[in-house]
Amino acid sequence: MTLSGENLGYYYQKERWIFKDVNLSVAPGEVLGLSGYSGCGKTTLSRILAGYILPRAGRVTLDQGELKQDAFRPVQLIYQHLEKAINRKWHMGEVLTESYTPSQDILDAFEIREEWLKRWPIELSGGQLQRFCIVRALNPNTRYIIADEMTTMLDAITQAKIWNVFLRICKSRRIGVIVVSHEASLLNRIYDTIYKVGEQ
Ligand SMILES: Nc1ncnc2c1ncn2[C@@H]1O[C@H](COP(=O)(O)OP(=O)(O)OP(=O)(O)O)[C@@H](O)[C@H]1O
Repeated sequence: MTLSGENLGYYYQKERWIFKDVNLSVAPGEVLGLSGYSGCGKTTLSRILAGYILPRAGRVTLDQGELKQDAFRPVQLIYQHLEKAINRKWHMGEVLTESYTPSQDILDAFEIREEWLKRWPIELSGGQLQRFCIVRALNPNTRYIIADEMTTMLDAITQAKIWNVFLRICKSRRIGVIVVSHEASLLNRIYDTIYKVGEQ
């Protein structure tokens, strides 16, 4: 079940292309790093690959078929902006179980404490909230996860801990991962393949 982008192109203002002719693919269990200068279009490309926006040119396929966006998204997007990712009117328990009920093992792996489930989002730190977003994305039906600056707001130790657990679970479930990060040290440590946006 390969996730592919074929000849992808996008512009926000008519005919002022941010990128063109992007061809990439990610296999199950593979980690693809997306790098490139600020503003080259990494976030835009991530949103296209996750099916949130349609490309102006080219297409995204999952196992050679159109990327379907039915009730559940097989390509999940985790990003840095927690305020957009989490409903502030829900308790964390509701946020966590929005699409499935995570096992105790996975909660323990990400060190999510029972007492946090009764709290409102505003009562948790950025790092604690991001753990919920990651677990939520690890739905049993998830095939790919796009992590767009997923741990940028965290300190180095927490960042390393979260990536270790996250990648271990993705590898064991053969979830393909696309990582966007401006931190070369993180990218270099984890990617199997790298795609440089704007340099092909
Ligand atoms: N909603 C929008 N409307 C108009 N232009 C936009 C919009 N979103 C992004 N852009 C522009 O598109 C280009 C690509 O933005 P994008 O956020 O995809 O880049 P990026 O590589 O992820 O950047 P960074 O590394 O700084 O986060 C930038 O020049 C940006 O200013």
